Amino acid sequence: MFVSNHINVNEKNHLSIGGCDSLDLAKKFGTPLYVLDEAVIRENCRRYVDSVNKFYNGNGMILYASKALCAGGVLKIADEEGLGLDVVSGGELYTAHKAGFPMEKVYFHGNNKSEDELRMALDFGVGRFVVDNEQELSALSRLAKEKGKTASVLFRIKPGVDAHTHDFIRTGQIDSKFGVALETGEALAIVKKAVCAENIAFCGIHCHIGSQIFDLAPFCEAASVMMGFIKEIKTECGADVRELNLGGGFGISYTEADDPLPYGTFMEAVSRVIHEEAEKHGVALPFILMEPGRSIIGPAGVTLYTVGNVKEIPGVRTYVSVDGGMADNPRYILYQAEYDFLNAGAAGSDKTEVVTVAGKCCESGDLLGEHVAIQPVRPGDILAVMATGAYNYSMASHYNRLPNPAVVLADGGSARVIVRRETYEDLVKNDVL
Ligand SMILES: Cc1ncc(COP(=O)(O)O)c(C=O)c1O
Ligand SMILES: N[C@@H](CCCC[NH3+])C(=O)O
Repeated sequence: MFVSNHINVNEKNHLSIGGCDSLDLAKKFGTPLYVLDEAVIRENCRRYVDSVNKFYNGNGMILYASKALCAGGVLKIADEEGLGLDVVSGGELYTAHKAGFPMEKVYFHGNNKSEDELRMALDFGVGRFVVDNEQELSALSRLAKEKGKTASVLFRIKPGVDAHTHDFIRTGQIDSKFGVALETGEALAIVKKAVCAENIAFCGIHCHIGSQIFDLAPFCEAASVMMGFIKEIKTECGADVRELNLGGGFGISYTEADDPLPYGTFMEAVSRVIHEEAEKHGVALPFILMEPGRSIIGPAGVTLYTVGNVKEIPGVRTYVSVDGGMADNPRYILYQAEYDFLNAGAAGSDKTEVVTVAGKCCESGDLLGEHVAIQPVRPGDILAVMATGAYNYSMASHYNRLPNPAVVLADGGSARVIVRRETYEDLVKNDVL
């Protein structure tokens, strides 16, 4: 299993993150506050890198899916740990550029890259374009020619595998906006076109079946389908597929009810499929890429809030309102995502109350959790939401003009800001009066 934020409680019975007392962090940096445990991020990166060494003899690379949390300070850690990077927009690409991320290790994804984004990526010299469709392939070929460059490409394939996860985050099935389908012949057609396209170097294929997946079977099935397609490409186009990117999607534990696969089992099973299928089809083992986001950064994050009003509605429920909500964590309103809640100042005590944690936005659905267990909480207490490292900061909005919280990195008992808290001035700076 991935290293998670085992709930560390210090001698004061306070939640401790990266050796820092969470109440001290809240006091020093204010709330809402995203706190990341640096050691957990590094440990998760290392587990992935080690298993590429173990199961693929080092013939592969792990890309950090920056959509999970894209900030220069986190990208630097990914780079230091030897990972490459998955970016999906000009903004993520620009962040990587500004953080000094090695561009040859950047994979540029996206189902609707604009020509400006493609030009920027060509200028920066990104390692690979993960091309989504024929229109993009033609545009990329033309733009690369204009710049006298060659674009190295992978194609995003819909392997036709149905992953059991929330509908909004399932991507492997034919009815998906991402990629080209295998069963219609669309995937083979685009590879054929790429092999003779100008200023294009065909390198490989990519798939990503969805996110927060707990079953092993769809990952194995996708790996098998992709290896079969590698054989088909060899037969039909005479082209060798040197790279196979299997995407991300490995599920993590948000609450006790989540039961992720043992990590080693997952890596070993997928690698077994790859090796067996390579032998069966008589094709060379491709360079393997995986692009986890949530399973690297998710468990490393905790969000701290200050409790404001507590509203008890007799016979109905108790609303505990905090100073953030859907603007810093839209995952409950989007996916009814569940989390583990703590009173950070009584973290080791029993959870004797059941409450609904509400945000401060003008929206009834602005909740962080309904009917959740927690220690008794009073106004002024610090409430912690666990495992919020992924898809919280990166999906934050300014609804009701709430400034985005700061992000701090905690390690060895000290903490530093890697994203400053927004100010009201930041919120109005682009207004034109
Ligand atoms: C193409 C692609 N790669 C990687 C990821 C990362 O997925 P996860 O954070 O679930 O590991 C995603 C998100 O679902 C994705 O769309
Ligand atoms: N944003 C989603 C996952 C989407 C992953 C990116 N394709 C989540 O919070 O779970």
